[in-house]
Amino acid sequence: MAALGALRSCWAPARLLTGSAHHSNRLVLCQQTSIKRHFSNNKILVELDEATGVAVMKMKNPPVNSLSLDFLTEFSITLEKLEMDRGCRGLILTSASPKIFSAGLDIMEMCGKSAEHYGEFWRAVQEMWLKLYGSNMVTIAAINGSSPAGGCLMALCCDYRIMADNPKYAIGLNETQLGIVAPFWFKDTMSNVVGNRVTEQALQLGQMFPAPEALKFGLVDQLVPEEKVQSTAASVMAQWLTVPDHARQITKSMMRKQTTDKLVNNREADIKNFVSFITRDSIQKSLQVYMERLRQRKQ
Ligand SMILES: CCCCCCCC/C=C\C/C=C/C(=O)SCCNC(=O)CCNC(=O)[C@H](O)C(C)(C)COP(=O)(O)OP(=O)(O)OC[C@H]1O[C@@H](n2cnc3c(N)ncnc32)[C@H](O)[C@@H]1OP(=O)(O)O
Repeated sequence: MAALGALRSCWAPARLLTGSAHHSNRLVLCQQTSIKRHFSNNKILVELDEATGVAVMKMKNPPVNSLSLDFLTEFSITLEKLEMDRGCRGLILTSASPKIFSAGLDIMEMCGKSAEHYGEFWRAVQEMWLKLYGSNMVTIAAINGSSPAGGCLMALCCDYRIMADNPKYAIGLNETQLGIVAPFWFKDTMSNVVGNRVTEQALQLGQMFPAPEALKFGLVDQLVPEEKVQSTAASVMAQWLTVPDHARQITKSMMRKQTTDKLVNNREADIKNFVSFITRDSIQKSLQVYMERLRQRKQ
């Protein structure tokens, strides 16, 4: 992946040069009709604006955008497609249904299934993280709702986070509240954003930060009124895209490579570790109790 990234980086200046001439032609056209390509499937809606090179990816997996095996597979395929598309330089990740950005990993995928299934599921979680955290595109999370655990991880993978200014929405890695443990690469991703001390405390407590607290601790970069989340993401993206791709990409890779390499070099061991952890009776029991609590809360 790193080698492919470097190759893309080397090509980026040429791509930028031809891209800008190309884009300015398009821009003229765009004043009459905006050129938007759609790559949607039943879980993910993507709209790529060819004039700006920005794709908006909306997660659509009702009721709570949980990250099931099917969803993660679609997500990684879509991201790969955009990554390979020379017309796409930026990605805005958001939810198709406000109030929930993503409820994190689908707990049902981790309950009462076979060891083989857990292995396949965990590989898909790893793949999503490697692709999103390692993306060469500018990535912005437009967090238009709550975002626990795996949902928070997705947001933390992005280069910039804009959250709806609503204290009812919360974000955080709450794994310990479920009786499970955030893996080292979840921990590293958070620590790279907010630092070791905040991460250590937040992870032990399984803390969910309401939006204003999330801003205070640097878990998100900006809070804006709910109706402005998308437009703010678009204008922040436009600023980031003024930086030449190759320089920004090499810098991003330099900052993140050590973290991604740790998983790349230990993928199989990490899967084995997950399977042996999640198949423990005590862990299965904790997850069942947590799901039951969720259902009761609803009643
Ligand atoms: C020694 C080291 C070993 C290392 C081993 C590593 C192990 C690590 C393993 C895993 C890491 C885990 C990461 C995760 O992401 S776990 C998921 C954590 N997510 C949560 O805790 C979120 C729980 N959900 C909520 O808090 C709320 O549902 C909400 C705020 C997202 C939405 O609230 P609301 O709008 O009120 O909706 P409901 O609560 O009514 O939910 C609707 C419906 O959806 C179900 N549901 C919610 N979340 C999930 C989920 N994550 N997975 C599956 N299903 C979910 C909920 O139960 C309701 O279902 P219904 O009753 O059938 O309608």
